[in-house]
Amino acid sequence: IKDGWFREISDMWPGQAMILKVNQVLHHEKSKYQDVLVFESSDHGTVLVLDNVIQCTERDEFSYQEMITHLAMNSHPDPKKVLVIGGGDGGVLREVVKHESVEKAILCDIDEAVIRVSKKYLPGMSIGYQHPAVETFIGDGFKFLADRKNEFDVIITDSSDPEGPAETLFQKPYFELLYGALKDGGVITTQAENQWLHLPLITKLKKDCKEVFPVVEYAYTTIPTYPSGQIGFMVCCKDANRDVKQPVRSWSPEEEEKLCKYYNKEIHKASFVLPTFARKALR
Ligand SMILES: NCCCCCc1nc2ccccc2[nH]1
Repeated sequence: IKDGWFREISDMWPGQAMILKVNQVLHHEKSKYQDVLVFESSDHGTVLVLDNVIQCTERDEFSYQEMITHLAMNSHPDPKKVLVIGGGDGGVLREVVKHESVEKAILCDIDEAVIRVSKKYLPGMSIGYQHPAVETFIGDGFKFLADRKNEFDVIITDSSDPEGPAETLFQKPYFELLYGALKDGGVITTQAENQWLHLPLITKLKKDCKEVFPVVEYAYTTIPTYPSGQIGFMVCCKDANRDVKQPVRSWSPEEEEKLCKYYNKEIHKASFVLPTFARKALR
């Protein structure tokens, strides 16, 4: 932070950087895995930064948390047991428990520091931990999945970026573990980066997923404080006949507006509609 501004400079988005005005640094530590920074911004609420990369801001986190969660949950007919890998802020858990079908929601994040600081500084997201159906594990999601077979209806991988602790969560062996941990008809979503910045990575990601899952589709959402203002998701299903682009379940319009600020059944479908340059690359 220099002259009261935070600059998100990274070789993952060369030559560009989001810059946010800082009112006050609330916390800064070196955890076992990464540099953890929390600051109060002038106009985006509290901001969580890991290794100098913005993970979430209070102003727009709902876009990412709702889409990565409900694209999966509403692509499953009756999700009872859900697993979240990463997502230490608790925001995805907050979204998962909005579905009455959920009997158990487990979260596994590698870094206890992210959970600890989220509980202290991000109450709007860490509220997800308070639900009775929620259970938390600290550890490597890769290892957590290795001995879980045929157990989950939905698995959401809310990871940071490929450079850092989440590196293994972007490779084929991980998708094979996900496949094995899912029950029949299971659905996954993963954080799948940005079509303007990472199209080669997304192309490789979709190719690897298609070697494991019969149904693989890329969707994206708009989110002002992520690089280039968007982030995508890979949405996969074990059931070859499931069209994840059409919600299999949906709330009434009234319930949608009560429960979500971004996700709705129309945007579920629209999020899979890609510009030609991305559609061609991801064919
Ligand atoms: N450069 C885009 C980063 C996307 C990060 C998504 C995300 N948001 C998070 C919040 C807390 C912990 C892990 C997280 N992963």
